Amino acid sequence: MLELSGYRTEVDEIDRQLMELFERRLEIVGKIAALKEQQGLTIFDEKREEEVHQKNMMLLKNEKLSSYGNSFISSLLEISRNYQIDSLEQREVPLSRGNITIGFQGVPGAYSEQALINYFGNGYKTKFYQEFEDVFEALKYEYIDYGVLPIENSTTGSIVQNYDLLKKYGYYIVGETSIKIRHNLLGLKGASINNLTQVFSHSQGLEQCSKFLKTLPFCKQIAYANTATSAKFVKDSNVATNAAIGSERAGEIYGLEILQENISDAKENFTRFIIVSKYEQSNSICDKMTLIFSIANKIGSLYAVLNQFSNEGVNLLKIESRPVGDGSFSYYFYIDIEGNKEDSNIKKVLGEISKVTQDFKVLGCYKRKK
Ligand SMILES: O=C(O)C(=O)C[C@]1(C(=O)O)C=C[C@@H](O)C=C1
Repeated sequence: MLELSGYRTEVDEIDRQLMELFERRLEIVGKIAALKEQQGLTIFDEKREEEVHQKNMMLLKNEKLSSYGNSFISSLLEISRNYQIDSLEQREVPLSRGNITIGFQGVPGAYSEQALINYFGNGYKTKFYQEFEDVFEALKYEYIDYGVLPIENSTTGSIVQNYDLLKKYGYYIVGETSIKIRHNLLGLKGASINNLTQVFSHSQGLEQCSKFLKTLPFCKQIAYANTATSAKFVKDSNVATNAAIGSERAGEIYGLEILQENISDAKENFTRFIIVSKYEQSNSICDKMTLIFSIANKIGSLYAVLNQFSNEGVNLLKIESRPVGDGSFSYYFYIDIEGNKEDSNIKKVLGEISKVTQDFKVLGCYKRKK
């Protein structure tokens, strides 16, 4: 039996060969990435990855190693994809593709889907995801070109997770839209409001219709993942005493009738959505910018920044602060301003701010939704 040092020498030699092959593999997949960019193809190719898995698993002689072999190939593919993305990262403009794919969080019929249609129109390929972060992951691997995400509600305020995710992934806001949230009471055909015993919706939906729900004191309120899945559930349950609160579109998609329309407490209830891309994208018609930075926790540091806007006559639209998350009670500031990054006063302000802040970045220059 070999000594420890003997085995290690053998492992070292295997690693040497592996690293040589690893480098060669990355070199080649880098070339594939450039080719794919030229041809307008996405980095991720599910079919090819399945093939790679299958071929390599057949090469494995010891069956007991199959789950390890699978993990090895999965990691290798993930590393290769990340390398491919990094090697293309320098470019300023998005991939020019004829057909774009747009992602949102929720299910068909969700308000996010309505926002997507508002902004892009119909006829695009869309993908829906369970979590907000899944949309960012999909952007990362280029399963989608744009993500549509809620950022602010006129009644309940900012959707802070999406501010945090913008920071975490470092992607760009390339547009915005807003939609009027019109909640409706949706039920099965022939259902009667007076006979309802259960009403399903997202907790926000229930909260935003609390006045109306007080008129149904015997109806149990059940919080669900989102408004559209509530509508789907009511349809699938096929129980006439169940109802959902959701959009007219959710009612249409899941075959429910509007039992009572526009039941929100606040009749003026809007949600603003941002269009997120992995790549910066702006032109001369853009008139709004979002900036992010952190500042030293000392007297006058935020004032020093805000003063720049006032000096140059730049209108501030919104400030949001989010914890840096390192236990220090320091904050990232997200600031929306009016203007285009090519305007001379904006250029001046940005130059000055970058000197007095940390982690300064322009998160996007886009057309404001009025
Ligand atoms: O063959 C390709 O299309 C590649 O881009 C290479 C590769 C790989 O690493 O093998 C990487 C990403 C794709 O999802 C599939 C395969």
